[in-house]
Parts: sequence; C-alpha cells; structure tokens
Amino acid sequence: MLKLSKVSFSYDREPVLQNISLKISEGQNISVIGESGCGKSTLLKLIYGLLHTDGKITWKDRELKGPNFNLVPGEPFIKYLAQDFDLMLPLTAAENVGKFLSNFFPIKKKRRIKELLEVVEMEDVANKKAKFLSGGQQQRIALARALADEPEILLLDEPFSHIDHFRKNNLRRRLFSYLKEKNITCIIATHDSTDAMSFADRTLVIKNAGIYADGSPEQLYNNPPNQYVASLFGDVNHLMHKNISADSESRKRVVLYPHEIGVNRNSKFKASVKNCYFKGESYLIEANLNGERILLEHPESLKLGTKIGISVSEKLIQKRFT
Ligand SMILES: Nc1ncnc2c1ncn2[C@@H]1O[C@H](COP(=O)(O)OP(=O)(O)OP(=O)(O)O)[C@@H](O)[C@H]1O
Repeated sequence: MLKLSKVSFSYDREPVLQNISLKISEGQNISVIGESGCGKSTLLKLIYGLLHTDGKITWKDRELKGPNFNLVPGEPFIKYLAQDFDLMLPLTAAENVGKFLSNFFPIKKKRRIKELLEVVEMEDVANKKAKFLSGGQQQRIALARALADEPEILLLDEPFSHIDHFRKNNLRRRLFSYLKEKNITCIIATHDSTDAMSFADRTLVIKNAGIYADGSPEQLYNNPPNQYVASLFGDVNHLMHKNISADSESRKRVVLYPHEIGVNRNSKFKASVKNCYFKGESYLIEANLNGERILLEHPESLKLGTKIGISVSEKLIQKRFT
C-alpha cells in the first residue's frame, strides 16, 4: 500500500497541494486529472522524492524520506517518467533502455531490452541513436527505460503526449496489460480522458490544492459531482432546468454530456443550430437554446439555422442537478 498522510507542498507562499491523504493499493492503476497547473506533476514529484513535504509518505509501511534525507533524490523501486523524457541522445534506443540494467548478465540484459522494446513497439529502431528519433519515439524509449529495472511503482507524467493516436491506443493497451501482469502500481498524470477512463482502476481529481473527487472512472463519469469534473472527460453542457424540462421554472443547472441530449421534433424546447462539426461516427452540433449554448450529438449533419427540438430523459435530469 502507498499511503500519503497530510502531504502539503508550496513552491512559494501559495500551497500547490495541501493536506493530501490517500491510500493506493498495490497493482492499482490510478489516473490523476485536473486543469493545467493544479499540481498533478507536483504530486508525482513528492511521491518519487524529488520534493520535500512535512507530511508522511509510506510504501509497504516504510517511510519514503524525500530529498532532505536522500543524497540522491528518488527511490530505487520507483520510476518516474517526467514530461521531458531525459534520454542520453548520443546513445542508441537499446542502450538507453538498458542504461540502468546490470552488465553482469549480458544475455539476460539483451533479452530484457528486447522484451521492453516490444512492449513499446520500437524493435525496428533499437540501434538508432536517440538524437535521430522523433519526439514520440523518444517518449516510447523513455517509457521502456522506466520499466527496465522493474519498478514497484511507476509514476508517469503525460506519457503519451507526443505519440500519435493510432500508436497511442495500441501502446496503452500493451503497457497497461503489462503493468497488471507484473502487479506494478502506476500513477499517471494526464489530460487525456481515455487514460483516465479506459485504463484506470481509480481516478483522482485535483483542484484547489486538494483531492476534489476520488472514485472509479465509471462513478465519476456517470455521476459527476459538478460541471468541472464532467468537463475533464470531454465536452459537457450545464443547462438551466427550465430550458430542458416541461413545467419547470427552476434556474438550477443540470450537467449533461452531448450524447445524452436527443433530438425530437415534437419537443417544445427548440434550439437553433449554430455550428456542425464532423466527428466520424456522428456530428457535434452546437446550438442556441433560449440564449444558452448547447452541444449535442447527431447522426447526420444539420444546416446552420435549422430549428431542432431538444429532449432529455427526466430520470437523467434528476441525477444531474448541481
Ligand atoms: N519549479 C517551480 N517553481 C515555482 N512554481 C512551480 C514550479 N513548478 C511548478 N510550479 C507551479 O506549481 C503549480 C502546479 O504545477 P504542476 O506542474 O504540478 O501542475 P500540473 O497540474 O502538473 O500542470 P500541467 O497539467 O500543465 O502539467 C503551477 O501553478 C506551477 O506554475
């Protein structure tokens, strides 16, 4: 178990994180989300031991003492992949992956490097110097290097930010099944809702220097406590009740995702189409509903100015008041 008790930190006067207490079980995959600058990277740096906190951090009941006690900051059983992936540019991809592996067992080392290059799908550039690799390729090599000396805890800061969409999905599937297989505890700071939803056992939302929400991705997505949390998963509406519900004069607001808003020509709630964006499987329609901006999904393209009737399930509305 990784345990944080009353962990606080400030770079200057304002606290970036304040009184964070949480427990993370071994082998769990945790995603940490929140708007830019909320303190996600700082949290990872505190756990790794790059920054000092007056609070307490323990792993398997052993206290991680931080930089004021360790001559070389960082713990050997934790690997931290920062946003700048810090490769040795004159070395090859394979040499970078094997950088922290012992030379005592060269055949074992070679096998391990090959295995990791396969996990990140980089076998074909094994002998290419890191300086000749693209940003996304360098990021994948840095990921393989972080896994090389099999860590107990892996801290990833935006680990797929430079990787194209096609590779990203494959890589994520491979990486997260590898981590589960090896029971590696992983904490990933991310802006990507797929990381937070598809691969995490648990999602932490950071806001106002604290843990603002904590739950399974399903819980947080289906029952977002407010518009802020919902917006971390993608586009979201925050509509006045009276604009979407018959017999309501209430100005209370309701959080709804675009795909939860239906179009029904018999509805008395009419919106006027302002924009229409192709999304592949559907179109995202931006419309004006009684002065409010509304986003909804529609199977077909709609002409600007078209009047559409809006319908939302009353049961859903009752769940989503904020
Ligand atoms: N070395 C530093 N010195 C001073 N302030 C810093 C330093 N590093 C970060 N900060 C500030 O601390 C706050 C939290 O930064 P942090 O990098 O942890 O946020 P983040 O949530 O990871 O952001 P992003 O999503 O943009 O990577 C920000 O306001 C940032 O400006």
